Amino acid sequence: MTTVEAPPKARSQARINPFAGIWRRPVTAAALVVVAGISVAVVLAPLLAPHPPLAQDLLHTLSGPSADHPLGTDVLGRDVLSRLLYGGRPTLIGVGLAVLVYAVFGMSLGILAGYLRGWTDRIIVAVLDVMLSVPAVIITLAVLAIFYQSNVAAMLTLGFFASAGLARIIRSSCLALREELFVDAARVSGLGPARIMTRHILPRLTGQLLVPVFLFSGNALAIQTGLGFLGLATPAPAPSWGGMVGEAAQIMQQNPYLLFVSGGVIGLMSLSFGLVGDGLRDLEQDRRQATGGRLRRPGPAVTPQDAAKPSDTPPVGAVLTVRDYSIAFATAQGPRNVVDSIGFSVRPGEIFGLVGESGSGKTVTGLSLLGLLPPNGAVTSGSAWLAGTRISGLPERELQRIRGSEIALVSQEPMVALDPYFTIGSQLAEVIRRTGDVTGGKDAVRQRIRDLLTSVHLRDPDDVVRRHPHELSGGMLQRVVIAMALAGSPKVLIADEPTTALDVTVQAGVLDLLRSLRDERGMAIVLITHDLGVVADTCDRAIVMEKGRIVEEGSVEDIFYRPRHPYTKKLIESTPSIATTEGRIA
Ligand SMILES: Nc1ncnc2c1ncn2[C@@H]1O[C@H](COP(=O)(O)OP(=O)(O)OP(=O)(O)O)[C@@H](O)[C@H]1O
Repeated sequence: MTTVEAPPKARSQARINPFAGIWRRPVTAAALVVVAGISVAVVLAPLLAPHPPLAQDLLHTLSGPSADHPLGTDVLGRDVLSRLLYGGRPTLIGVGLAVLVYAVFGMSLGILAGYLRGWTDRIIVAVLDVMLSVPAVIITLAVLAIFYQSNVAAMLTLGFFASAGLARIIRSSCLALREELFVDAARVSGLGPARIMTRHILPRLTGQLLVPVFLFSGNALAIQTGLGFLGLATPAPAPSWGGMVGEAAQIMQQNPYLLFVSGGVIGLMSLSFGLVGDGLRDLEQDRRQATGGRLRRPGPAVTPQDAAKPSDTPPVGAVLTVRDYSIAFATAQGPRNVVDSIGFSVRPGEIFGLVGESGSGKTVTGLSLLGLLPPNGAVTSGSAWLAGTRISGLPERELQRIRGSEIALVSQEPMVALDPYFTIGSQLAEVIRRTGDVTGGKDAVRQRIRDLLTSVHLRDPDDVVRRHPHELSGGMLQRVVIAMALAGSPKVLIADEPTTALDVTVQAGVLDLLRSLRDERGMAIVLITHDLGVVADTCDRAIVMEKGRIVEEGSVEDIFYRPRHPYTKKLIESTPSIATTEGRIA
């Protein structure tokens, strides 16, 4: 038995720190220090303020800075520094509330629209359009007319209406993110939309939240202090930054200094919020440029035609049957047929090859069987059957139920199919809970994980479960992905180029593993590959595809020894490795 050992444990780099590298940008770093410093000082006001904020000293009004009053006194002899420290509290609490509502609504609406799409998206986008069409400040003033001088009501309203802008940003990012392979993998493993959105989409988008949050904080601060200035929030004599500007403005001719101090703090804080937001955005852009930014964008969708015919009856004997099956994509040049009326049957316990050159339609055929075509693709005719159930044209909810538990997928890029944020153990546990037949608590799940990792010949499963994906080698990752696919004991495993990304010795081990799993479990495997050597070595029967059509079908012996189609002959001639596998075919 081939077993694979884990490489030495590496430091986890799974989570990207959005502040990483900020010290290389002195202005951003200084602005962050200002925001943090002023916020901490405001929180610690009872400890830092030299005087009570309302204490008057009428013998020392409008005095300049002194040892007793570091920033001087106001028109009633109140200590300016103490009032600034205490006055920051309602101001920053108001900003904090607005930001909280802004982030929660913006994130939720954006993810729901971007991930669920369809009607949910259309309704949310329409609501966002309405929210964006009315100025948030006007609505806030209207709310203050009802809840007079309520800082809380004003800032909650502001946060809610401003969240429409954030929701739009998050929606666009989510539309791209939902096309990533790890999301496909989560869907394949049978996870429902709620789980995928909270566990896989949300953590990735929180990094994008910081920039708009800082930029919005600057705006919220300006609006909050504006309301304070007008006397609409935080009733006097309680100090607030806006209120202090209002008081200072009344004696501006006589004593401009007070306006300079209160306005200066607001200006400094507001400027710092903006600088931090801009700096973090630049850092994010630098990181994207360094990694080449990897986002797939969907195109416009073609309308699927559910072409069920009355004569299309459940097949007998085969575990997977595809009949008269066509797939098309909407492209800028119009609809493009990429799979054209293909048909094949796979028996239980059989390894069935889908062979052809790049672009011949193998992958899209495999993905379509799991309902995972890109948004601009659709099955335009024919049917697919899993045992006695017609799976083409099934609604998403039904597909979710069968993915992972009836039919599973192993893709060629295991690293992308796994979520880098979570350990192997937690990802396996999630799949097991969703698709596995494990009854019992954590111990039963832990045991099932151990069994699955052992069944894919991974040595030391207890170590593997603690690792993040980037800490494992390609061969180990592919075994982990296979273990995940096995969690629901599927009847059919679709393995799309499972060895392409691996080096030759590791490839042989993974193919051995697939054969032994088929023997042990009696599971059917559809092996998608461009490599005839792999087919010769692993498959029982195969079809050869060229430009979306089947040109040859038969047992592996027939295909290699008695090829009929010139394309098959050309493929065999261009695969030198076949010479070395002929012995096995015979
Ligand atoms: N989203 C898409 N929009 C338009 N055309 C697409 C899309 N996805 C795939 N295609 C096209 O469908 C055809 C079949 O692609 P498919 O990925 O199935 O090929 P393949 O035989 O698996 O080859 P490879 O091994 O290179 O992936 C290709 O011509 C490809 O360009």
